[in-house]
Amino acid sequence: MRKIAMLTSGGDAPGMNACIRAIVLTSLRYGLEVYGYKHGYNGLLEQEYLNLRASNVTNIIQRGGTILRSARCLTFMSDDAARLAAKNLDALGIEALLVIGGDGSFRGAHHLSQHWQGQVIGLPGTIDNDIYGTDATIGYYTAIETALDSIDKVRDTADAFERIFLIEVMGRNAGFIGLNAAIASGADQVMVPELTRSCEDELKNIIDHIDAVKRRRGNNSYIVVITENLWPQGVTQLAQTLTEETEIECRPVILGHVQRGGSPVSQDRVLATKMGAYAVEAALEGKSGVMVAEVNQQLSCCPLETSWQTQKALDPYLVKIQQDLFDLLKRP
Ligand SMILES: Nc1ncnc2c1ncn2[C@@H]1O[C@H](COP(=O)(O)OP(=O)(O)OP(=O)(O)O)[C@@H](O)[C@H]1O
Ligand SMILES: O=P(O)(O)OC[C@H]1O[C@](O)(CO)[C@@H](O)[C@@H]1O
Repeated sequence: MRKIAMLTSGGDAPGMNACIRAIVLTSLRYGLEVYGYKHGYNGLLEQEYLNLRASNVTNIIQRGGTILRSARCLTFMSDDAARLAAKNLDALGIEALLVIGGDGSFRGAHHLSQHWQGQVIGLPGTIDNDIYGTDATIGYYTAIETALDSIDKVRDTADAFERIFLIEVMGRNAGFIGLNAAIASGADQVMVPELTRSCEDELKNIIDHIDAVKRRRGNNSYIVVITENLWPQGVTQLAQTLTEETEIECRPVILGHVQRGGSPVSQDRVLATKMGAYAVEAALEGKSGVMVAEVNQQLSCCPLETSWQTQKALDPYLVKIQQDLFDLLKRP
């Protein structure tokens, strides 16, 4: 192998730059030429790439975002687009493409592999952590820290006014950030898709819980962490309903894209560095159609399809203790 390339796709995640750096430095160590396509799959279609050298990745390990930029490229879904990408990759002489992104980006890599003879390898990079087969994804730990920092701050004003706060975190349709940020912040309630069967039941549960907690400790702040896309009418409407039902002022806070930014925490930098180096070595061994994963601190490769065919479960013990803690809060 002489030439290897990479791209970052889907939502950016803190640690993507650390991963790019590891891929570049490992590739150079093995004597490979290394390229970075820009703007996700758009770069493959438009031949927008950089020949990366060590100087391109100096001083980026601590930076959020991605120096290659990211994008959602809807046109890449078509066979024509994948054929064009294959033609462009061949024209540049690329033998392996490393895709850093979420499960959607891996579907894109799989789609490309139906039309391209080169090797494709995925590296899980998304704050949502919704990728089956790996304990954590690059960016996830930083997103929890960022959410936690905000929730702690909201708690101060919530305490001062004895208000209910509904804090919406990201996760698309997965509750990893929600549950972990709720546990770490000592939130009073958490609403995540995996544990919510019916919104009506959930609303009743929260109101009962707020009443029980109020009887036990009097007026106090009450923090609910909720995953985005969960409440059909949105958190602003839910906050209004809670204000009416409990007669306690409830305010919504949507943390939003702030969770995607910031300097990666050490766990994300280390994970990204390990995965980046491992992906290059996997490519040199001829692997293709796989995702790099880390389970119990052991790196390995699993089929790309694994990442989207099975739903990743929340840690059941974390779910249990969160529920036990809620029940304890209600007791006299
Ligand atoms: N079925 C598919 N076929 C071809 N390309 C796809 C497919 N699904 C997704 N992609 C490509 O991958 C890109 C990123 O996918 P998506 O928007 O789902 O984000 P993601 O990689 O899952 O990351 P995140 O969930 O963190 O935002 C899409 O914009 C598209 O370019
Ligand atoms: O930047 P966009 O396209 O609004 O994406 C938001 C989505 O991306 C994610 O942050 C993942 O990166 C999801 O949690 C969220 O739903």
